[in-house]
Amino acid sequence: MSAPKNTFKAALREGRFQLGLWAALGSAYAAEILATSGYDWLLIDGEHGPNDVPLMGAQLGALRHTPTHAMVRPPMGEAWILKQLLDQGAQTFLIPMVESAEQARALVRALRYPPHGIRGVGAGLGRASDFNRVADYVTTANDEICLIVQVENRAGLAAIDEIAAVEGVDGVFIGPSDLAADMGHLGNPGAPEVLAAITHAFSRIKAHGKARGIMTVSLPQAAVYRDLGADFMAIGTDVNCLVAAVGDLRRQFLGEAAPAARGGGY
Ligand SMILES: O=C(O)C(=O)C[C@H](O)[C@@H](O)CO
Repeated sequence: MSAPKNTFKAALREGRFQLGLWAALGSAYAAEILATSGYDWLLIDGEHGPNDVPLMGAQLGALRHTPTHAMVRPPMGEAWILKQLLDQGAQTFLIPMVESAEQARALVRALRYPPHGIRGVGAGLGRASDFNRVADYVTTANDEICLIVQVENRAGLAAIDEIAAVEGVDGVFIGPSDLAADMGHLGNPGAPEVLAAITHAFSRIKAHGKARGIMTVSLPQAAVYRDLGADFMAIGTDVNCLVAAVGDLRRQFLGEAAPAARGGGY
C-alpha cells in the first residue's frame, strides 16, 4: 500500500481550479464543519491562527475522511516543524515569506526523504503512515508532497522567476496583504499598484508551468483574481464568515441596517 494520493496536487496538475477557505479558529470541531461544506481545500493557518503542532494535527485528523484537502501553513518554513506536520499526515504545505530560490530549494529538501531531501524517518509513529499500517509509505511519500511557496514582498517578487523555476515547487501563492504592506499600501491589498504586481507575478508563475494561488475576503476581488488566472484561491476565512453571520442574525432580528462593507480586508 502507498502513501495517500494527494488529490489537491493531482487537481492542479490537471488544471482543475481549486476553491478554498482559510481556517484560523484553531478548532478541530470547526475545521470538520468547514471540511464538510463543499470547498476543495482548507488552509489550517499556523502563521496567524492560534495553532500549535498538536492542534494542527487534530485538525488534520478532522479532515482526514472528508472530501476537503488539508493545506497547512506553519509560522515559518523551518525543517523541524515541517517534519512534525509531515508525520501527522500533512501533504500540502503553504510556506510564508519565501524570497529566494535557495530558500525554496531548502523547503523542497525538508519535505522529502533522502536521496531527494533530509526528512527524518519516523512516520511509523504518525497518521501519515496510518500508524505504520501503510507498508510502502516511506518509498512513496515524496511523490505526494505538494509545496506551495508564498511570495509576499518586493524581494520575493524580484526573484519570482528563480523561485517558480525550482523543481519541487508546485505552486506560488501571492500574499496580497503582506505584499501591499511591503509596497506601502498597508491594509489596502486592492491598490492598483499591488494588482499590477500580482498580474505580473501570475504571468511569470504561469510561464514556469506552476500553479498560481491567492486569497481574499472580498468576493469582487475574488472575481478579479479568477479573471487573472488564479488556479487555486481561498475566498474567505472562518473568522470573517462567523463575524458576518452572527452580526447579520442579530441585525435581522432587530431590523437594523447592515453596516457599509469595509474596503480592502485582510
Ligand atoms: O499576505 C497575505 O495576504 C496572506 O498571507 C494571507 C494572510 O495571512 C491574511 O490576509 C489572511 O487573512
